[in-house]
Amino acid sequence: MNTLNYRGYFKSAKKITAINMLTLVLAGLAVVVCTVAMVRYMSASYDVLRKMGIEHPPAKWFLGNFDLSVKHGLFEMQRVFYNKYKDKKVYGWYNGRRPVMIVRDLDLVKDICVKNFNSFIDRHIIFEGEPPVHDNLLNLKGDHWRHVRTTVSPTFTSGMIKRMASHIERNAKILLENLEDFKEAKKEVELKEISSCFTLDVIASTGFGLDINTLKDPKNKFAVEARKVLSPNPILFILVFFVPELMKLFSKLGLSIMSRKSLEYLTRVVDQLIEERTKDGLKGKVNDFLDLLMNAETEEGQTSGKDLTRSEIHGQALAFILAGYDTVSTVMSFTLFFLAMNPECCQKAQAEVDAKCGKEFPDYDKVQSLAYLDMCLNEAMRLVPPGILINRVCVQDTDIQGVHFPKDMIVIIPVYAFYTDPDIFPEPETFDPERFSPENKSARHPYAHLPFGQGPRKCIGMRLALLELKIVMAAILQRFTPVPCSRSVYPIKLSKMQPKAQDDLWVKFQSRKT
Ligand code: HEM
Repeated sequence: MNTLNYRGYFKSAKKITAINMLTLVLAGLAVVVCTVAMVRYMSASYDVLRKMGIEHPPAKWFLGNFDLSVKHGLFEMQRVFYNKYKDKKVYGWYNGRRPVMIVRDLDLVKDICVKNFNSFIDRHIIFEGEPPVHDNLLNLKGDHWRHVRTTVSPTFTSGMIKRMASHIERNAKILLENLEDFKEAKKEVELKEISSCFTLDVIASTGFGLDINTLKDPKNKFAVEARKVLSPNPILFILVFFVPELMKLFSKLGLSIMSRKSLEYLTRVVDQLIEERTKDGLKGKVNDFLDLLMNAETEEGQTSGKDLTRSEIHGQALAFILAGYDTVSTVMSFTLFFLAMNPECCQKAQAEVDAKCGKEFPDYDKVQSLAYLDMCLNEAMRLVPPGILINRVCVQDTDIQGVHFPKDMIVIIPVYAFYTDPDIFPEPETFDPERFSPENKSARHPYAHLPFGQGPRKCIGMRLALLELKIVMAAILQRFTPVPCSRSVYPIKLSKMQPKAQDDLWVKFQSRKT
């Protein structure tokens, strides 16, 4: 019995070993095939630019030129290669395995943004996401983008923005109270922090009619969830950057680059507000962004071509947060910091505010004539642009000024390189608002400074952003003088990957004697 068992055991053991061997061989083969396929896939496009005769830094397998972004940082990298390919209209780059054309000729930039817009209608988005992320204006493509942009544009006319001004003024007054407290306590203040809180308060009220005071109550739910949405998962983000095709797999696995819970919370807020306002007969009476979106919502059961679906409304509400938060707070904090470090410019800005507003609060009408403050904002956006670059995707083969742009090519406009080119802006490191005086502006190429982009796809929130910035800056400068403090570091060292100061932006606020 035992002998038989042993025999049977050895027989089946041999069988198992044979099966294991076969499995091992097959697995090995699969690994080899996958590796070869992966290597071929990842290197497939590395000769595209060379074949087109476009010069570019040598690309590494899988990384493309990513290592150079890490080495130089996103700001410096633009300058290095813009200078290296000085005599070219266009040079190249590899985002992972995806080829990119970088345009360094300003006339070409103009044609891409305006004259040939139809060929460059789309923006390249690393993370497209599902609705509502997918449905926001920043991400939308082609005719879908046209439809939503046309429907949402009336929200941003001067008349509509004027109606939102009272929300901004109210929040600026709350900020002044907070600054008064800081001044009393002789506190050193980090400008990005207070600017972020103010901007979030303005988004909550101009966007959704919500009054939050983030400086006093940093843990309020809206602020916490909005900030989470703005901090994508870095690992998933990098994976999708290199292999965009992974996005579909992540969606199937329920993985999201943006916090799903926070997105759900924000869409729930929008739904609840719409429901409450409809029930209370407040539709069209609150003068905020959501109010205007509600007016454009397709009636239930109807499918008008002009209006917005609920998912598109969620998408635009999200765009309002995504596009309006860090941009405005960056400009506000850096402008205040540059003024603190350049007292003669600060005095000039204050003198203008005094002359135009006197002791009255700087409201919508008064800030329209603050020309020097406008110049200061432009100069701060030149030195630290919230949009480091502008990008488009070429949607059909196009030839402009002897340059061929193939379909699907990513096209980058390296705005930071223009802003720091001494041939365009002499002594580019210096903070000098006079560069934006009407005479100096008209002596320059009109596409040399594009803080809000250009053409039909330029920033839809530009007027709202400038109004917000002018009201809050004028209100601060009317009452306080920002001055350097023990923690101020100037000249600023920019963070490598984003428009942030490595040492933060510390100042003190002094009360003005007048
Ligand atoms: C100082 C603040 C701001 C700056 C510097 C800024 C800058 C920009 C830039 C450079 C673009 C890309 C333009 C292009 O591709 O040509 C853009 C697009 C956009 N911005 Fe702003 N922005 C600011 C504030 C805002 C605000 C407050 C909103 C709120 C509504 C907003 C909403 C948008 C949207 C929705 C787009 C996409 C437009 C489209 O693709 O049709 N931005 N912005």
